[in-house]
Amino acid sequence: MTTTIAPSPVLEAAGVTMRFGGLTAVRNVDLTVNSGEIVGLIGPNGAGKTTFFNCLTGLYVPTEGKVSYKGTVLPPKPHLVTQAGIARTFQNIRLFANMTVLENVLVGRHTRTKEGLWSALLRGPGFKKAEAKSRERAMELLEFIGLEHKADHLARNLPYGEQRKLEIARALASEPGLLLLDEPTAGMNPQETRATEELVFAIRDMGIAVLVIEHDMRFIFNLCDRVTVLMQGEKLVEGTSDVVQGDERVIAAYLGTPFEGAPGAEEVAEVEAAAAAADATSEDGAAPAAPDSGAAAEAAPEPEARDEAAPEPEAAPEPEAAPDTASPEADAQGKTRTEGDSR
Ligand SMILES: Nc1ncnc2c1ncn2[C@@H]1O[C@H](COP(=O)(O)OP(=O)(O)OP(=O)(O)O)[C@@H](O)[C@H]1O
Repeated sequence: MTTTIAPSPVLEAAGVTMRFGGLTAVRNVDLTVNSGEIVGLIGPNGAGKTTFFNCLTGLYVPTEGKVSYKGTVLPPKPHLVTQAGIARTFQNIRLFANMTVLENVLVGRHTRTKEGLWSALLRGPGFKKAEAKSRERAMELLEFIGLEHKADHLARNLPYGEQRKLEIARALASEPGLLLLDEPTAGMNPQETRATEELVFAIRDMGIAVLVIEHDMRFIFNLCDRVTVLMQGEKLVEGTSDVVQGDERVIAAYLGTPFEGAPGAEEVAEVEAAAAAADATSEDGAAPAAPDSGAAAEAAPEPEARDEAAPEPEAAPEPEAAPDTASPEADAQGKTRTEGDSR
């Protein structure tokens, strides 16, 4: 069920600048997310996306600019930002590995429980009632992400894709009006990525606006109502997926080739042609010709190690399901995959 409320700004970032010494990581960035919207934030490695997220969530105090949530300027303090209604997930999974799945979600509820220390220590009726309500809501969220049957499992024993989902459930437990997702599909196989896409649509349909950073262009352009592109800390372009995909500056500076051209297809075709040639040669009894090593390396990167709890990929990714193999961001997927350990 899509929300019927007329769109209004949920998040307004105005003139956000973040300097680290002499380096300006984010420069004068404006960004608005309206209710009912899914907005994408893309850009090459080091463009300033995560720094910008950190400014929105109070982890960093922006050097300049202000961030408002539903018309109120936010103090740059993470717990106050969460309390106001913004929740986030991180690029690297940050679950409590030795806590159960349910406990991880319950942790996310603490900003919404009013019971104080004494009430908790004495375990009075008020505390027990609040605790029961929290557990009920946490179980609802686990059901929503399809992990209710694993409520008692330790988080560290979940497969990688489920750990990422659990992070989202924990963020939702704070009952946000805006969810910030930092590379939610990093390290996922194509099936997990598609499931995440459905999950984000379902979250939007619950009335929660979403701002998402992702390197997977197919995911972003399928999902987002609007996309903002950062380059070297500055906003390069903003618009609908169609507008951004077709923007010459984005194509030149970031995508390299038009998205419709299925980035990576050329390299895949080259490898397939080389393999066919090698087959034909070996059928003739000659030694197989070595495929062009550059193209082969690009089209079929060595899979990097996943986190221990991660399952083996069910199937090799289909070439068309991995659109950014030819993009400069392919490395980022591999990089975050190895960073998937629960901490
Ligand atoms: N705490 C920090 N101190 C100093 N420099 C930083 C800090 N955090 C980020 N930077 C620098 O700011 C720039 C932007 O980094 P940021 O991580 O925000 O980029 P990004 O777009 O999120 O990149 P990626 O896609 O690789 O995650 C980079 O040059 C980075 O080295």
